[in-house]
Amino acid sequence: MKLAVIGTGYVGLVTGTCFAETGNQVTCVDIDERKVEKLNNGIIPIYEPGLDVLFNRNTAEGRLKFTTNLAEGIEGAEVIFLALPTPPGEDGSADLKYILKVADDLGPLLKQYAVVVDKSTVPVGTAEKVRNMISKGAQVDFDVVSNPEFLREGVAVEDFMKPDRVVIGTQSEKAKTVMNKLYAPLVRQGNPVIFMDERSAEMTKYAANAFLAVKISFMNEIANLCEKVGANVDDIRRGIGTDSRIGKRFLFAGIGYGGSCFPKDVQALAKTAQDNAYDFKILKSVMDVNAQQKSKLLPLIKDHFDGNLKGKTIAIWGLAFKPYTDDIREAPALENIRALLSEGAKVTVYDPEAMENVRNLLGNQITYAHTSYAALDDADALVIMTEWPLFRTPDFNKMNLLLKNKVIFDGRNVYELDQMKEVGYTYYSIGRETVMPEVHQSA
Ligand SMILES: NC(=O)c1ccc[n+]([C@@H]2O[C@H](COP(=O)([O-])OP(=O)(O)OC[C@H]3O[C@@H](n4cnc5c(N)ncnc54)[C@H](O)[C@@H]3O)[C@@H](O)[C@H]2O)c1
Ligand SMILES: O=c1ccn([C@@H]2O[C@H](COP(=O)(O)OP(=O)(O)O[C@H]3O[C@H](CO)[C@@H](O)[C@H](O)[C@H]3O)[C@@H](O)[C@H]2O)c(=O)[nH]1
Repeated sequence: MKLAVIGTGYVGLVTGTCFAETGNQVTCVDIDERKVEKLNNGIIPIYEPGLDVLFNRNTAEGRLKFTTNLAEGIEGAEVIFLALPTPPGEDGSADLKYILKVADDLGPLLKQYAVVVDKSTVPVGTAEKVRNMISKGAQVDFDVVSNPEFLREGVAVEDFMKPDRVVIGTQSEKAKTVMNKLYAPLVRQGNPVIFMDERSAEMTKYAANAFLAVKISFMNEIANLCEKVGANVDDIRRGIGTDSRIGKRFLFAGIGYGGSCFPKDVQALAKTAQDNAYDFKILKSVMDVNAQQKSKLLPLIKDHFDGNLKGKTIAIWGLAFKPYTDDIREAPALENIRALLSEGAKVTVYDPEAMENVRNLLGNQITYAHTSYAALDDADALVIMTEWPLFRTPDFNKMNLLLKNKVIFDGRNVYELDQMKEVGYTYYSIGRETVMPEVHQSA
């Protein structure tokens, strides 16, 4: 099939590349000229494991193309995906200006029947708005379908190629046939394509993200209580996760969720509730808990240094909002770095992928180390913000030679408590006892 994907951000690029991989002819359109130029030169602007292999194959074999020209991009396309940003507006609702602008531009450009697909995360009622906008200029028949995307950054290719499910909101039989044909190669593993009306499909996306955010915030609250009663949140996670009704995933306590989706989508769903005079109490709590959780480590760090961080050097491992991505949108690390700086601390950071993005944001306010160990040189403490695998099994002897004090504040529970006792570190983590080195009495 011939497809167009409008927007080459995370979702657009993965959607375009994966559909090219299943044999479709895909043209991706973006207004960002520099991005399109890079893509045309084989440079992928995001870090996503496995994407390069598919991207290189499909561009080389001519199935994946990029342009800044919308008319050229959609020429002959049977399906047009809108993978455009929906950032939070001032009142927390999803800002639809990018989507509606492209819908407005599309109308007069349609030359034959096409299925226009909302792939972006959009509030209930958006498909209707997009339809109305396109109708103003369109001379041909078209359908608008809601097909929310559930991929996770870092495992996006895997999630897209082997989706747990595909949700398609439409009541048009013609559009259903087109979408079924398109997704057939991806869902042959037995995972379903679930058809529903477009409003329910739009709501499904928000319900999924909000539910996962509830799960994380619930575990963060259990962790906070564990600290007070002397229990271990990781044991609780194992203890409840084995119950198939609860499930093992998304139960990891930490310094809060970040990223480009959970914070904005929970906020947008809360706004939808508010606009419809519904008091969605759980969502408000989830946002409160997450805000509180993100700033959980700072008081511990301050207390450890007797309330004064002036002149102290804090090393930070991990900047991305989670491992396997260079994305720093709403990353807890950023908020913590700013708080440490405002306390007068010096900050040295290391992340395997996200350093360049942080440098563009914070410039020379902080120091960027070339390796994880270099970040520790002469630092007073280590803070872990992202659980990159690289940080899991460090050489503690090497660390001892670099760090001024054997103290770690771990926002992601990367180490076992026994291991920390063995290496003699003061170790603060989330929802577990604080490990203090044993004091050996001389005879
Ligand atoms: N990032 C994720 O993991 C993820 C996963 C599922 C769903 N989503 C949703 O998908 C949507 C897109 O997210 P993203 O992270 O890919 O966004 P993004 O901000 O990374 O990328 C959006 C792209 O759209 C381009 N663009 C803006 N206006 C345009 C126009 N008029 N014509 C052509 N291109 C234009 C931008 O230049 C940019 O390259 C959002 O609604 C998001 O909530 C994101
Ligand atoms: O047990 C857990 C799991 C995740 N997180 C945090 O939650 C955030 C989001 O993680 P994840 O969901 O893996 O990343 P995203 O790439 O933002 O993916 C989410 O948001 C996307 C955009 O809507 C959806 O498509 C995905 O299904 C949904 O998982 C990160 O800060 C994680 O550190 C935890 O704190 N504990």
